[in-house]
Amino acid sequence: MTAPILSFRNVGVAYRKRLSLFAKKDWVLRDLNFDLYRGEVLGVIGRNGAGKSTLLKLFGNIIEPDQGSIQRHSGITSQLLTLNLGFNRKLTGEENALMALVTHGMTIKQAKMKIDDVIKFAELEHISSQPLKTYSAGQRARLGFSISIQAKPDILLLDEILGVGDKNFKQKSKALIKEKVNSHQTVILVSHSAKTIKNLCSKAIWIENGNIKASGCANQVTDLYLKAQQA
Ligand SMILES: Nc1ncnc2c1ncn2[C@@H]1O[C@H](COP(=O)(O)OP(=O)(O)OP(=O)(O)O)[C@@H](O)[C@H]1O
Repeated sequence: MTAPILSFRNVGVAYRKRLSLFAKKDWVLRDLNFDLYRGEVLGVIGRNGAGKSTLLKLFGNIIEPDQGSIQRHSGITSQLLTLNLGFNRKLTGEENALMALVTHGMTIKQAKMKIDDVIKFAELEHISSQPLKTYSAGQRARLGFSISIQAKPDILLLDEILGVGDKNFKQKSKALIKEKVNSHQTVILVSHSAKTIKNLCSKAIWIENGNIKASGCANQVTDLYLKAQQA
């Protein structure tokens, strides 16, 4: 069997309750143990505040664990697909997209070649040369989605990403995510929706009060989760 690309060993995260160095820390994740293999699509399900986004931050290397260790296969990159990129409101949609693509690792030349696709997918051709401050929240989110989806990290991290835009855009973005999921891309998908996890993921973990309540086949884990919600 091939080695995992990522292993969590007794991983925990604690946050301070207040902005004081002396404030007590509370554990929001504790003793997490699991392995992630290349090509797996792992769903993370759990109630509000269970610790799902914190877990994604660990995957994305945005925070370090306060307990235990995370072993990454060397050179493994991960990226959070986000709708709230650090846009500059004074620059146009096109300029923001260009900057973001370069920040994601493309050369200027590569970014310029991609820009039309990004704007077209976001359905913003009519306003791409207007400053971002004139965009609606939905238009900004569509631009963010369209930029993020261009990146090709080893592990793609998705946080409740499938609810952007109108019905047509939602369908289009779902189809694109499905394409990624079916293309040997390793994906970690956080969602409240058991249906989304069932449809897209091979494996799942259910986080409850910072611990793994169940893990394994996505169908079984989501069924257990749904049963517990109904009880
Ligand atoms: N930076 C932070 N400082 C202090 N507490 C935090 C911080 N970020 C999250 N928390 C707390 O940690 C717990 C887990 O939060 P997290 O956002 O990971 O949960 P979640 O499962 O993603 O929630 P949701 O489904 O509502 O998005 C919550 O109680 C939250 O209030």
